Amino acid sequence: MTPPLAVDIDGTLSRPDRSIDGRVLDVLREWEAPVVVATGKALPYPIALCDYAGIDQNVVAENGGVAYVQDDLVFHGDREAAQDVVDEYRARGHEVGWGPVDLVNRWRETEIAVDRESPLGPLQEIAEKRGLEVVDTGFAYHVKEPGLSKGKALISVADSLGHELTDFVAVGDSANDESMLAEVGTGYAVANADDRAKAAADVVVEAEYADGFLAAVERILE
Ligand SMILES: O=C(O)COP(=O)(O)O
Ligand SMILES: [Mg+2]
Repeated sequence: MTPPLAVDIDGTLSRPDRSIDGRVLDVLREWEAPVVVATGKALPYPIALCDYAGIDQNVVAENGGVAYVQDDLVFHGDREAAQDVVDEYRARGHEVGWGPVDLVNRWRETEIAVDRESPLGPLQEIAEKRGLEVVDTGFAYHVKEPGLSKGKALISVADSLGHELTDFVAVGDSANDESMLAEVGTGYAVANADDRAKAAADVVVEAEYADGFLAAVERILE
């Protein structure tokens, strides 16, 4: 039987230039079990992805800070503490990046993402002082509460879908996928994954990015 699937977006469903590889959309649409899109992105991004892919909107967003499943929207934290970190970072003369409108953070409710062009050291120092952490996804530095993770948020999403976390397979590429890769039944890391994701995964496939996702799917369905 096809297992339920939790899947990361950036680095996993994308090509190296961050565009979604169109081949993955039909794979998700034809998946014969629940699919949960689990991402560091703010909620509108995975919601739109599910909508355009034609799949149920089962979503973990903001690295576990927000979850949406079956018309139930749950916040596992708030943005205030991350905002304080970023305000201090700015006061010290550093930039969050993303330009004046900042669509990356505009709809973020439980954490804040900082452009990787900005210095990591002071961001980490301020976050730690205030009891938060910084996770590097390879696409952004995320300032978040240490207790929040994709894996933890997936527990209640899985429950709403009538499953245990261990029923799931998951595919991901970076440190923000560590928790879900470790805690699902079988975790798959794509070849471009960072060391933390690879160490947490049960299987590291040879192919990269969306090719890696499709290779994992072949393994899962064989
Ligand atoms: O937004 C990011 O930094 C990473 O997003 P992802 O979790 O979908 O890879
Ligand atoms: Mg990713």
